[in-house]
Amino acid sequence: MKKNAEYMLEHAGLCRAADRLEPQMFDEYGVQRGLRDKNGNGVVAGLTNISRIESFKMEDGKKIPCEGKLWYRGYDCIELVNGFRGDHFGFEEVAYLLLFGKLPNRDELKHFNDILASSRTLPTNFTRDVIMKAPSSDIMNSLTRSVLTLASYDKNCSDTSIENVLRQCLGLIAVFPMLAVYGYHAYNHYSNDESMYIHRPQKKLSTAENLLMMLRPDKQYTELEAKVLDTALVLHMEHGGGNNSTFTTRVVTSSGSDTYSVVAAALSSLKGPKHGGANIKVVEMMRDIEAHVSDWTDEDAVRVYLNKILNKEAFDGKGLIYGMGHAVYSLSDPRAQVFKSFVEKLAVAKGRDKDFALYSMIERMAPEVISQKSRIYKGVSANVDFYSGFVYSMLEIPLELYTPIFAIARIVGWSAHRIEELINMDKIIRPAYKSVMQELEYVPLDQR
Ligand SMILES: CC(=O)SCCNC(=O)CCNC(=O)[C@H](O)C(C)(C)COP(=O)(O)OP(=O)(O)OC[C@H]1O[C@@H](n2cnc3c(N)ncnc32)[C@H](O)[C@@H]1OP(=O)(O)O
Ligand SMILES: O=C([O-])CC(=O)C(=O)O
Repeated sequence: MKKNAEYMLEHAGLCRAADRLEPQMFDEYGVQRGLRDKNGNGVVAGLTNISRIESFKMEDGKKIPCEGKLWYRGYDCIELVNGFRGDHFGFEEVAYLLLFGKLPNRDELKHFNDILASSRTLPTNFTRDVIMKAPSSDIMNSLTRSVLTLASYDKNCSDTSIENVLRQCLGLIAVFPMLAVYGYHAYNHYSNDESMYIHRPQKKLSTAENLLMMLRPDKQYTELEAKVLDTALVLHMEHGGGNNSTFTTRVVTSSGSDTYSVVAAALSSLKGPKHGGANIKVVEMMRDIEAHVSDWTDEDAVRVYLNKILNKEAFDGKGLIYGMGHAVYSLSDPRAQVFKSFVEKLAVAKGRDKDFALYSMIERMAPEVISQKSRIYKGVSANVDFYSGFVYSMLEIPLELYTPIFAIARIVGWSAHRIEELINMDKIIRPAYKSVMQELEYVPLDQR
């Protein structure tokens, strides 16, 4: 083992030497790192009718950073959330909107709910044979494995007709909460020595209610908890074609691959800590700050610690303040604003006001600390992942399920983008890499 470790250490050095590209070469060859130009704008890779993000406004011919806005199929996502709040659950209505491009009437919504309810079943023994095998705290990996295994139960797996892809997408949207929650219970049982519960979903319940019901040993939840989770799901459902997991969906779809493989690839992208995996990292980072700063109200002490995080001297050594910053948003992410609007009340009700005060302080302070270290083109603000984990913790949802909850919502956006790609593109996505390689002559093995 030690020999192996030494080998890896030495050969990682070889990788670093062989793969090093001087930073100025990107400028020299006009290559846009991260497919973003010098001002942070993404390279345009496609057209979409599914959603729109606004983070800048034109004023006197100049691009000015503005408060963020997000539309789903023409509707402001804040108006959507306000529209169903108090009346009915929104996840299913917005899923219909994103997939079919229009808001459903009552009959259409009922029919759609019935289709989802009847699709909430897994193949015989799937839970025992797949989900309970080799359980891990990484529920995103467990989900991905389940999705890929479901492919072998689908006789029409590779058919990319829209009718078939729609059937597959609705099936996955319906079973994602079961795959995630059962995956968690299996892990909690085998790794944490806890009891295991496999509660079946109930036909009359919404996605948010089913999720909480299946998660809790006693199946109990309050209306408020289900509504908060439902709002969180709606806010995570869609975010344009360029976010890392949706672009992955587009790229893999463009090669002609099947729905299960595409969704597995999207899940693998989403779990990254710079993307959806940030919601777990935020909570871990906050715990780390709380453990290392004795007085959480001392702004100077918190600032010193944030600087240590940025300098890779604290927390996970990556130099990131999780939950802050965004590739597109400038002054604000509207989803974070919605979360913030109810997080304070929830925190007071749950006796977590001290934690809330620390979150607010970091939200205020982090942009300033980050801008002292990096060149900021457009502003840094709290993103959707900043408060979501805090909200889930107040709903007593375990940390391991935070990113899977993101996936339970985002699979709707992935589905809409897969369908849009299939209908319109029919061209494999294939960007270019400028090669800076030098040609060499082969040297026979015993002459090296
Ligand atoms: C659902 C979502 O995916 S939302 C995003 C969730 N991710 C996080 O919360 C992780 C923390 N945030 C980040 O890593 C980044 O803000 C990202 C990945 C989201 C966006 O990164 P970019 O597109 O590079 O953002 P932007 O161009 O505004 O960044 C400007 C500079 O500030 C730095 N920066 C931005 N946010 C942060 C941050 N939270 N912590 C430290 N540095 C940051 C960037 O690394 C970049 O520095 P560089 O030019 O030396 O590479
Ligand atoms: O758009 C992005 O790059 C990331 C994001 O906020 C999301 O996917 O919700």
